[in-house]
Amino acid sequence: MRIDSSIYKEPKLWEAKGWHVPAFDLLAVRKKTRENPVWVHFGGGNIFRALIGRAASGLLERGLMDRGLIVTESYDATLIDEIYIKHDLLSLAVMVDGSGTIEKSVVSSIGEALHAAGAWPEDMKRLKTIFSAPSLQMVSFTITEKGYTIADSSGEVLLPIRKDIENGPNKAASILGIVSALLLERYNRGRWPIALVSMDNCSSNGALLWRGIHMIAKGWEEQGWAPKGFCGYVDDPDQVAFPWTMIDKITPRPSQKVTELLEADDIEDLVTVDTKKHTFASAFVNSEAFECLVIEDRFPGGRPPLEQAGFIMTDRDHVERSERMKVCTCLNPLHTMLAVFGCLLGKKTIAEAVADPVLGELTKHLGYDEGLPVVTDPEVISPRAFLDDVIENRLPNPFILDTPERIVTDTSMKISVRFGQTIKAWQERNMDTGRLKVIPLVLAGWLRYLTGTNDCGEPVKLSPDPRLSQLCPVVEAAAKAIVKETATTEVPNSSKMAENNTGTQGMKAAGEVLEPLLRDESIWGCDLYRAGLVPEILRYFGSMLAGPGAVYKTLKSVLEQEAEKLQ
Ligand SMILES: NC(=O)c1ccc[n+]([C@@H]2O[C@H](COP(=O)([O-])OP(=O)(O)OC[C@H]3O[C@@H](n4cnc5c(N)ncnc54)[C@H](O)[C@@H]3O)[C@@H](O)[C@H]2O)c1
Ligand SMILES: O=P(O)(O)OC[C@@H](O)[C@@H](O)[C@H](O)[C@H](O)CO
Repeated sequence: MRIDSSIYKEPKLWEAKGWHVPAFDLLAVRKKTRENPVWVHFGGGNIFRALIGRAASGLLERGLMDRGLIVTESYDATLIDEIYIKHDLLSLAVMVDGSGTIEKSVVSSIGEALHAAGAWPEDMKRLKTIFSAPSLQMVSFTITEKGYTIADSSGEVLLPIRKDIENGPNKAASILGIVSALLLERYNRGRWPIALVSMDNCSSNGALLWRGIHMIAKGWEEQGWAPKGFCGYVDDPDQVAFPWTMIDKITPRPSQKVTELLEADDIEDLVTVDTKKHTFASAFVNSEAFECLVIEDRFPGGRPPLEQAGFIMTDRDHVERSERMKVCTCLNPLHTMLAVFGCLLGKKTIAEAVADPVLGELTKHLGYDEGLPVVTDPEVISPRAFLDDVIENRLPNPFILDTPERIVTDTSMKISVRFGQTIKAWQERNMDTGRLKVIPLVLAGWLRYLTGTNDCGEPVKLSPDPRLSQLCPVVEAAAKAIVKETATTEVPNSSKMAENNTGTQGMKAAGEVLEPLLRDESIWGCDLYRAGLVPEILRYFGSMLAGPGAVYKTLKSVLEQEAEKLQ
């Protein structure tokens, strides 16, 4: 059985093997999608098909939508060619819950797949036509945190963005430049309203997307590339809205076990590509069954009936609270902790990491004792019930073969959101940040990870991260200063630390080397010195460098100290 349009010619063959083939007239939907496009998506990675594409297939099947999605890539061309076009725009979605129940369905909502880049002039022309259509209501994005970056740590606007502003819309190359150029086309053709909907794990994701598009629109207007009024269009929420969202569904890279499951169904051509841009993709996606998408209901040009897909449509305040609850406290920080220590301790999956008694307990401390106390109730979701579910069911799900390596990817882009916001919330509420133990432990653990050796002292392959070349030499120099002197595996308790907070010479030298980094708010989301966390971070970092097994020993001793406090 092949993953292509033959599925719709012989759906019974698939249904006999337990596959759900959404029942609608595929060709008619595709024709309508092309004639009167309604929804474009940027970023055709795994979450797009697992959550958005699957939900849209359901809406089409139920007759609640009559047009599908147009997927487009400005970054990773291979996805368009190898994942979408090669498979006639069809994909498979496999979801497994904690009991091992498997749900298999065909994702058939994609009506067109286009390259959004100058090297594909025909596709760009087509995209301009699509953006000129009054019928177009929304453009959504899952392009990772990196996709929204406009400046470096010193606030200097990045070269690709500067070049896009200088060279104008026809030569735009960054995703923000390309979207701005398409929006300019829409403005020139009719100024139709539209919603640009970021669905990435960034705090205030809508504001982040607006910030990038606004900067380029303003630059083009100033340089004469765009008519006066274009920036006003982008800035007018009744014309161009940037709804905020919170998105949740653990969607790992394609797993070997699922490949084998599909092979057992006689499905062919199940290769997983690791593209030049490091996207791991296959014609199938695998994920947990749980999903949640909270969306600010601001769509000036109308929208598909998203609530019918189970999405929560609400106001910005409730989205923001939901997003902070999930991304800053109750899920993603736990993920990053398990990923960092999972890599250091050689855990193959997140489920294996959280099953470790020490990591499991630390996960609970991080969630219940350090995150939950600063959550503002989102009301549309119960934070306590959400966290319970994450800890009891979702992270331990043994069927989700999610790897620490995936989650640790781009940590420098995520850490400010996943930890910085919580540290700031403790400060803003005048809570004693000295009580934070697991957060500084994770930050120190990440530095330890960046030294490039695991807890057995073997080299560890670092996952891609745009700041590795900046960070690794600094961390290495600090580690050298500590290791030169004999590091100790014993983590002194807080009272000992208070007596001796200057530490050893090696620690002092390491502190000096790391100081600019630890003050860099663009990484941590706050100044770790002002937050009072640096002594703790340095102590843990030093302790984790004391030879093989030191990372695990450090984790255990922190846990023991926390347990002692509770007695
Ligand atoms: N996978 C999940 O569990 C999950 C869950 C919730 C939210 N998300 C959000 O979705 C994002 C993507 O996840 P995924 O599973 O699709 O990852 P993926 O690795 O499968 O795909 C990444 C996508 O982002 C695009 N991209 C990467 N860097 C870019 C850049 N600089 N400019 C433009 N596009 C860029 C790629 O082309 C690709 O389409 C995550 O970073 C996260 O913000 C993912
Ligand atoms: O997708 P990222 O790279 O932002 O983060 C990795 C994971 O933590 C993330 O994908 C989670 O699986 C997801 O946020 C769960 O909803």
